[in-house]
Amino acid sequence: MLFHVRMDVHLPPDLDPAVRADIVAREKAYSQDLQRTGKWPQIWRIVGEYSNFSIFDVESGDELHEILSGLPLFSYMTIKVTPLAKHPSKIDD
Ligand SMILES: O=C(O)CC1=CCC(=O)O1
Repeated sequence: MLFHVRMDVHLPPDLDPAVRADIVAREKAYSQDLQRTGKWPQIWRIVGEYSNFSIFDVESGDELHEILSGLPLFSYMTIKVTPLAKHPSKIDD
């Protein structure tokens, strides 16, 4: 199943810089591990925002929830998930 996910990051401005750097580094490693498995095939920065658009390719909403709730930045983000279905006008590759 494919899901479109928007993540908006809201790190507190007064967060200790070392704590911030550690969370961001762990987020990057977590994301890149999932990219290598093919479960997180797309991630794009939204221009001008501390936000991203991502595509996840997972078995279920339950699996996506497990992945998203494991993000080191999870408690600092708002997340909007949109399940995707095949469009009837899409030509076969
Ligand atoms: O910077 C972001 O958009 C948040 C994020 C998600 C995965 C990652 O590496 O950073």
